[in-house]
Amino acid sequence: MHDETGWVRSEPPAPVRVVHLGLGAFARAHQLWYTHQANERVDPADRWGVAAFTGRSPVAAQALATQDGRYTVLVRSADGDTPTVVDSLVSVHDGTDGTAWRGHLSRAEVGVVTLTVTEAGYRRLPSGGLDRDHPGVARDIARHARDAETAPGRLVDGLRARRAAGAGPIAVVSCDNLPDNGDATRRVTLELARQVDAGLARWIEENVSFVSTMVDRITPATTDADRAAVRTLTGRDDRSPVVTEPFSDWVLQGGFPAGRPAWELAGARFVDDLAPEVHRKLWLLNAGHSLLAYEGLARGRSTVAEAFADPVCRADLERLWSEAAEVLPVPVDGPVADLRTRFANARIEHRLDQIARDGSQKLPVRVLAVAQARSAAGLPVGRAGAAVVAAWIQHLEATDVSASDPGATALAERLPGRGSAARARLALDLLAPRLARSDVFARHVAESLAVRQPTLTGARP
Ligand SMILES: NC(=O)c1ccc[n+]([C@@H]2O[C@H](COP(=O)([O-])OP(=O)(O)OC[C@H]3O[C@@H](n4cnc5c(N)ncnc54)[C@H](O)[C@@H]3O)[C@@H](O)[C@H]2O)c1
Ligand SMILES: O=P(O)(O)OC[C@@H](O)[C@@H](O)[C@H](O)[C@H](O)CO
Repeated sequence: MHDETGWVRSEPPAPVRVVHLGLGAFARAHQLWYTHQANERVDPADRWGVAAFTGRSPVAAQALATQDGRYTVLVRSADGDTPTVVDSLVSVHDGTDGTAWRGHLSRAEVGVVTLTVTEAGYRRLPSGGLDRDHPGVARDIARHARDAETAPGRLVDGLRARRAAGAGPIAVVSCDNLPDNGDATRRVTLELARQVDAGLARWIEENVSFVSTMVDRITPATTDADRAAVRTLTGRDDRSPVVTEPFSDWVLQGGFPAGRPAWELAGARFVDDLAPEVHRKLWLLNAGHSLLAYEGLARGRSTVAEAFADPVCRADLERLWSEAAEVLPVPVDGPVADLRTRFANARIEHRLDQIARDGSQKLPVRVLAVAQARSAAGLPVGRAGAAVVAAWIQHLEATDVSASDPGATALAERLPGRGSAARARLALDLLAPRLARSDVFARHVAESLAVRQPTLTGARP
């Protein structure tokens, strides 16, 4: 067939057996890419196709629909770009299309639901201080879940349809940067289901496996320059390409009662105890990103690579990694060496303002959890982590975060005019009430803030 667009498939798409919610850049660079790679390595009859639903806006689905769900993953190393057209996405839907959502989940051949809905996607937007102590995520999710538009609300809706259709067991796989993400999803889904129908809750307990994951692949938001690069390299106008790094990792814990793609053929690992992997990734990579975001933006940097090349940010980052390493039960030398290479890749333009979003949701699990682990191990809580909290407070004072971090808006309004100690306490009350009661950690945050005070919106001296 003549293909004017460059997007016509050379063979029929795989049958839909995975449903995905949250059609962002990361899903396209990670889960859909793994499924594509796995499909390439199995008999055609064993391929798994994906039906994906957008989280909030239909735009991503509209763009991908014009390309029959196909798009380019551009793997960008320090040396060059390698394009791959991903075929695993076979249908795309507006997330508000409940009929399509329930329809897919009612099919017995659909065996897996994957989620990438951001940290905030699981949580209620707080009007006051909530307990964000790790692992308190599930409690917040539960408050949020009454709204049918939330991820847990959609899950309950889809699972109710599946139960009614007699379509059998299924696995739900959370792929967001939260510790115990499967367990958190299970608890909140069950809590909401119990409010709806006790029989449904029992059915979920018996039939749904909530898989926890560690997901890793640095994937910035796609830019016009990325689209132009794909056009130059492939000759195709791709409305939905994604640029990502060569490094990729996916570790999963949990059962798949209705089967799964052969993700291990693409490098995914299946383990019995995920916690050390998750902590290593959140406490080194993601905590490092948050540090570079708040410190780097204050120092006039725009991207991870720029902040990483800044000697002040870099020294603080190395201190942060040392604090985390002391409480990680897994080797860190190799992963930290990898991170130095990954963060230095200036061809990946990962914007600090993207990473800085929703710090109120991210810092508890990336930074405060380390201080808590250090305290539990009888170690000093650590000044490097406290400095990240101080840099975040400074960010709230220098930026309008009402859209980028709704969970911090109330805090941001209370900060002006207060001294360092009071601002540190207010921030810790929101982020980690247990640590707020640690005089030492609060004092470290206040001392770091005091050093920053003369340059509220600018660079530190
Ligand atoms: N980008 C990365 O490097 C990376 C790496 C590892 C993990 N992740 C995880 O993936 C998530 C998404 O990252 P991304 O780069 O795809 O971001 P993105 O902005 O491209 O996409 C976010 C997706 O989440 C959906 N979403 C947002 N809020 C939601 C809500 N309240 N309910 C339902 N859906 C909602 C959006 O509609 C969109 O589909 C991150 O928050 C993180 O947890 C990202
Ligand atoms: O995607 P977020 O918003 O959870 O966090 C921003 C980055 O820290 C994150 O996306 C990393 O790039 C990613 O976790 C790497 O695997």
